[in-house]
Amino acid sequence: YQDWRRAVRSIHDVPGYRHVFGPHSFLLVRRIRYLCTGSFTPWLKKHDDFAQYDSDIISGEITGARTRFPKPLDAYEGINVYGHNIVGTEADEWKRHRKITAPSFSERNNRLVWDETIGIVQELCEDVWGGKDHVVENIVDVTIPLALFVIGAAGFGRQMSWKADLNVSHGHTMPFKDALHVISVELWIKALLPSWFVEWAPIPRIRAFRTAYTELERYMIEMIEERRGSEKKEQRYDLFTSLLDANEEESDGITKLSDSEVMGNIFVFLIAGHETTAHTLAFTFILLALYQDQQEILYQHIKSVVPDGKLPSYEDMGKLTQCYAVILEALRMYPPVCLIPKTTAEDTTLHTCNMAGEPIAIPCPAGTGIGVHIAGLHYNPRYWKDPYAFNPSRFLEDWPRDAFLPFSGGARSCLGRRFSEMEAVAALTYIITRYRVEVKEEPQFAAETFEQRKERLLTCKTAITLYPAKAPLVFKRR
Ligand code: HEM
Repeated sequence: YQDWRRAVRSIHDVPGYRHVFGPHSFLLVRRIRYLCTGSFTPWLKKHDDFAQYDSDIISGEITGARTRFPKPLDAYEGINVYGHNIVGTEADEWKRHRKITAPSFSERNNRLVWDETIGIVQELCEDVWGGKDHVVENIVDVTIPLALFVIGAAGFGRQMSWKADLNVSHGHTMPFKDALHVISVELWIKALLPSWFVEWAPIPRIRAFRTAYTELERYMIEMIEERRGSEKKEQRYDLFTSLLDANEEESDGITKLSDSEVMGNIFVFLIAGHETTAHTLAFTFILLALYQDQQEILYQHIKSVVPDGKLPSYEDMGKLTQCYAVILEALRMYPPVCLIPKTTAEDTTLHTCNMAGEPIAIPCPAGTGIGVHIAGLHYNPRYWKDPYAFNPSRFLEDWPRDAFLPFSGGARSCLGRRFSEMEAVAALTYIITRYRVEVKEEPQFAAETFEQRKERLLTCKTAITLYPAKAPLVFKRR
């Protein structure tokens, strides 16, 4: 209570609304006046709250000072379900995880991501879709397995096929992809409910979570055992290899990872490494289906870089500037992570300004919860002209780096950024060369306007990350 009184006193004249529960109370999704900010509100409001209270956003100051603004670890408890890992730790423990895992995100791994992605989309287009037109009832039904197969192959050396791995693997009761999906959507169950309740509750949703939890654990143990028992000792460039090496020996004075830490990191690589990219690709396809003129620009650009009939190569990546710009614009408009939680390690003052540029000082006592408001930043008209317009070419000019934080920033920025960029550009290049993406025509929506259609397809939901609720698209063979 004393802390609360102190916090209220300290912010007495700072512009903004006052609620008892902040945006991190993620069971309270919608805003209720005086009671809760609502965890989904930062996305729904984007920059509007800042405009209303005439205040700008400070982000670089927070992401750039890791020790002054650490992660609030209690908010990350859920991510440590299988063991401590790089995402759910702080200070020296985090440094150790980062030191061990960072080198595996190498140039060689990027190349592997590219090649594996091309192979996976090629199998999708030619074998699964048979080179013919294909209707997708919900675009995430394609992008989720696609991203999962890429992280499986380039992250864990686990080859998965569109046909085989959609079924239950031998000895399991749930397919790998379903187990991972249930855990990523329902992680709050483990984080918020008491263990005895989760173990016991005869509620179907919790029962499904229990099955998924045990199944995923078994899949991960199998992956470790399979790799350890593998005869082949050739050099590998997937992420898994470095985790297992770090489990076996101490190097450069860094204490080795325990078995549970290996599991913890496998889990976060799987979660962080597939949903985010899958949803980015899904939003990209929806935007291109809506904005056919932009799709045509992209198609012509790809044709000018990749000769007819050739597969796009890793060396083409640097030349595929329009493709990269489309991905960045999708990430600006639909950042998978809309709010990044931080806290203050000591009493401090944040410095920002109003929209006229006049300074505002915000006192923050130690332990204050802070949210780096990515959606607010990405829709701030001070940095982005006409922020609601889908305009990839803004990323072909000089653009404001500090106002673009889909991957966070500073020391705790995303380790997999290049991994996901390689994957997204390779997949988009291959598919757009061969298919034109359109919105599926349905009789019940025949009379809708462009704006209504846009709203229908781009309605979002959020679990760990932001995703499109339901977007039916058609891929038409060129
Ligand atoms: C579009 C794709 C992606 C987006 C938007 C994204 C976004 C982010 C964000 C916002 C953070 C900071 C989270 C926080 O502070 O709590 C983060 C951290 C991280 N991401 Fe990503 N990510 C993406 C893809 C990936 C991929 C493909 C991988 C791995 C294969 C990955 C691995 C990580 C890891 C390991 C961290 C923790 C870094 C640290 O704390 O030192 N991410 N990512």
